Amino acid sequence: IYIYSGNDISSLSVCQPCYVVPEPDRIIVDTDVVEKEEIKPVPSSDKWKIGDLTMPSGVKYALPSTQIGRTDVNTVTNWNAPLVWEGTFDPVVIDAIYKKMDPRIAVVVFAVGKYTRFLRGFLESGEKYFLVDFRITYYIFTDNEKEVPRVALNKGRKITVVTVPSATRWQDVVLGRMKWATITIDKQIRQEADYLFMMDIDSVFHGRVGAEALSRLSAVLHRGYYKRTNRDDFPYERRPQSKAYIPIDEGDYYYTAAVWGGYLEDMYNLVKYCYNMSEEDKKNNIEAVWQEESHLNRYLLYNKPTKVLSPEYLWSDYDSVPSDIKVVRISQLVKNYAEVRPNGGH
Ligand SMILES: CC(=O)N[C@H]1[C@@H](OP(=O)(O)OP(=O)(O)OC[C@H]2O[C@@H](n3ccc(=O)[nH]c3=O)[C@H](O)[C@@H]2O)O[C@H](CO)[C@H](O)[C@@H]1O
Ligand SMILES: [Mn+2]
Repeated sequence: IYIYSGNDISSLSVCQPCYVVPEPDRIIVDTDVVEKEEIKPVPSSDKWKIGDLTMPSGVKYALPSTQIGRTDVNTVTNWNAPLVWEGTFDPVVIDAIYKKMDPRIAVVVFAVGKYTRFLRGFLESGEKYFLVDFRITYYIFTDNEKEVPRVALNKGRKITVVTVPSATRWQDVVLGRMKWATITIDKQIRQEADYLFMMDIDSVFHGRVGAEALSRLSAVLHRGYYKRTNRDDFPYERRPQSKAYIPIDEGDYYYTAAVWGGYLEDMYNLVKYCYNMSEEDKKNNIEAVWQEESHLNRYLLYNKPTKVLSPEYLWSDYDSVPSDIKVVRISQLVKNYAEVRPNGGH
């Protein structure tokens, strides 16, 4: 155990509604933690129980049908998990069920270098549309906490800033997310959350993202490959030397790494898996073609997600919206890759 002092990992809470920023706490980081395989105790919560689909009496909502539903898209995977589209859930029902459990939700985002410019749009739109009325902590990992904007947050929601080192390669930031998130979940987030989402910061909420996105492990279909892509055209890692390798004749879907979430402990295992696998790759002088997204896709092929979210949950301002996307809930911004990244574009 040592104190990581080269680049302090500090944490501070932005108090609402007074916006007085307290002195950052110093977090002592146990860097051995990611190597250890011991099972951590899961903090018990008497309010929040897995698989508890109860709801209060007296809630008014439309009669559900066994006959009428979406017919233009598939709404179930071949392992019988929901494939979530607009029209496959009643927001009143699903929110009432999960609201009763009142889970604590951690949202992990990185804003390193010039990406701090995306924080305001993400947070302000998140307050309008993201799990409204649920308890959320935004964990903002940044190398420049002065640029974290003071955004008005709704009740039960807060921001925690975690300081991380700057980087000279964007690839190191996207992969570094796995390392710093693993360490910080171990150190702090585990005590504070029941669910965890990992998200790209260059995203804006445009529509409701609610309890229908919650499950043990929820992954989002990448908008670029969800409709008519053959297995051998998925941009999986294809070099057998990499830990992210997927053979040409295997695969279900191609998932984006820009939005994924689930139970805290399941997400912890997955984030740590992506970290460990990328470290293995580094030892072998290889970096997966789409960094952590490649490792994520390999994991999800052999450990199926319990919910698959349609590309409504991550569209892009670069693309027009096809007729099967009835609502764009989150969209990636158009950005000048060469300008915003420390080492230029792709
Ligand atoms: C839509 C989608 O599939 N997105 C994925 C795609 O990224 P994108 O091309 O959308 O990558 P990106 O530039 O948004 O980088 C991913 C995220 O890393 C953070 N960041 C990155 C660079 C930097 O200098 N500072 C910084 O803070 C920031 O939170 C950003 O949103 O490919 C990446 C890996 O190649 C990740 O798998 C992304 O999740
Ligand atoms: Mn992005």
